[in-house]
Amino acid sequence: MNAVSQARPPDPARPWRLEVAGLSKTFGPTRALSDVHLQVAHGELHGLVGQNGCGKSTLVKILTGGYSPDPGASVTVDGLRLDLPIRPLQQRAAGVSVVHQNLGLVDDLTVWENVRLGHYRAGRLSRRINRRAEQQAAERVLARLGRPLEAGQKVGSLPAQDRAVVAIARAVQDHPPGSGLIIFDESTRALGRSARARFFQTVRSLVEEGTSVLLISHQLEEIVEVTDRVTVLRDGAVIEAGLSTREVNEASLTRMMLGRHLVTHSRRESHVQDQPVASVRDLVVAAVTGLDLEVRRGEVLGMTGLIGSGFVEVAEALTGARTARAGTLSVQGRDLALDRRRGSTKEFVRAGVAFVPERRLEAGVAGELTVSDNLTLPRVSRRGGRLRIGAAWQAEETAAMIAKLDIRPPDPYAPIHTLSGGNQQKVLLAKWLADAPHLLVLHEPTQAVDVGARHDIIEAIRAAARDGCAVVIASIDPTDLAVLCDRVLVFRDGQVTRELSGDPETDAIVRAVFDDDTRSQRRGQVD
Ligand SMILES: Nc1ncnc2c1ncn2[C@@H]1O[C@H](COP(=O)(O)OP(=O)(O)OP(=O)(O)O)[C@@H](O)[C@H]1O
Repeated sequence: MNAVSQARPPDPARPWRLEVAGLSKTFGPTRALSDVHLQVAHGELHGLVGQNGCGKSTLVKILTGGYSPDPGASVTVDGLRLDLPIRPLQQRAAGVSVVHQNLGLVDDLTVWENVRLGHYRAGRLSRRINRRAEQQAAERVLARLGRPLEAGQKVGSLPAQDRAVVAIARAVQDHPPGSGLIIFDESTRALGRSARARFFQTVRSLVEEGTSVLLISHQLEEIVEVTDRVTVLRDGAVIEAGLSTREVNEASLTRMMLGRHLVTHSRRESHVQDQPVASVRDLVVAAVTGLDLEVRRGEVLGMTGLIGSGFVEVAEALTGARTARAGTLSVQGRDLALDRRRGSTKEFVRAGVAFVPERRLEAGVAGELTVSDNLTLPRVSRRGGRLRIGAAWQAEETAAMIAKLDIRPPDPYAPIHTLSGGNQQKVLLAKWLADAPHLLVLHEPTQAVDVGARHDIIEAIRAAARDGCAVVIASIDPTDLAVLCDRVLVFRDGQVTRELSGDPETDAIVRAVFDDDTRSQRRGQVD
């Protein structure tokens, strides 16, 4: 049933900033959106939440002209009805902009080039771009945001909070202060806590001027904390329209999104056994020099720190995904050199090392293949070769994983590119979780997945540890680390500055990452 809001705009003199009515979208047999209504007020931060595959990205693509909706829809901005499908110029004139996942920045370009990308003005006669004028235009918008960054520096070298400012500057540059609508589509997912707090300070000041924001996020905590109202989608339909955020909490939002209560995680049990499964000696990679570490059977070891501190590179080097300058990994007594050339990751797979990278979609998805083929790929050669496609074991394994991670649609033969981003992530995680490796290394395992899937992934990782797998998790998410890890290594400038053991809690992990005093603390101290 659709909960269609009949509300009037809070200020009767001003129409809704964005009003979507009767919006549906069908892809072949899939009805991705069904009679969606959405109203965002002037100067409002409006959250949009829903399970993976509920239609959020499809809605954004319709609002930005990527898809045409089914007939019968209307989209109005500040009382002006837009033609459908929306054309880019019309979208820009209406003041609608979007910041995509991971901020959509190009690391090799400068701050001003990123801000102005797609907005360059060529001279009328010369057809040349006036670089100085472009740089000044970027500087003006950064100054307006109260964050005058050095416009000539490369975006790749910026800390996370400044990258977020560049993305916001790009989105607001066409809006006179107090106007327009910015859609943030999972934009904050790669930001750590403090960068995220700065990001929302900037967003809030824009909203106070009158700009409107539609915030799409799987982080329900941030939806509850920062938004004014929230709309909930389930299976393509609006379940709750424009609820005041004061009336909700994470648990009630979860129930609305999933249509069920989520059982909270049981207390973590440790399954650490005595035998080391993997040990690393003298690892030299990125800023890390001469690192030794050991992961035991059944142990879940977390690695965290600020971006650039080295923990990600260590996780990648452990799996052969990144070439280290030196180092040896020993897995169940088998030695692997970590300073090899790239491209020989097969040897790591044969030794029982599995890696689930952060950029799973770029790194691991075979778009034209089905869900079942993608999911069972690592085991096909071991279990009988490609000719045995469709074998019973594949059907069984796929069905079990679809049920375990609630992959939607639950169709083993759907080409994987037709699944939503979050559901593709689930398939790629399932592919390695089903492989029972000796050493399983995961980078940001719950990124981009909904609250229900996060729960299932955490349970699946715990089950792997219970079965004796040694697990390494590289993450900037202290909550995930606290829920999962027996031990957490905190990196700073290439050094392990803290080792938290026992039952490391979220706050202790946050303090260890951000507390500058840790510089002086020696490795081996337990919080
Ligand atoms: N190009 C397409 N062809 C076929 N089906 C599609 C296509 N794009 C999306 N779908 C289907 O439409 C539904 C909505 O997908 P959408 O990507 O909008 O979900 P989402 O809410 O953004 O999910 P996520 O949180 O995982 O990104 C899903 O069932 C998906 O499989």
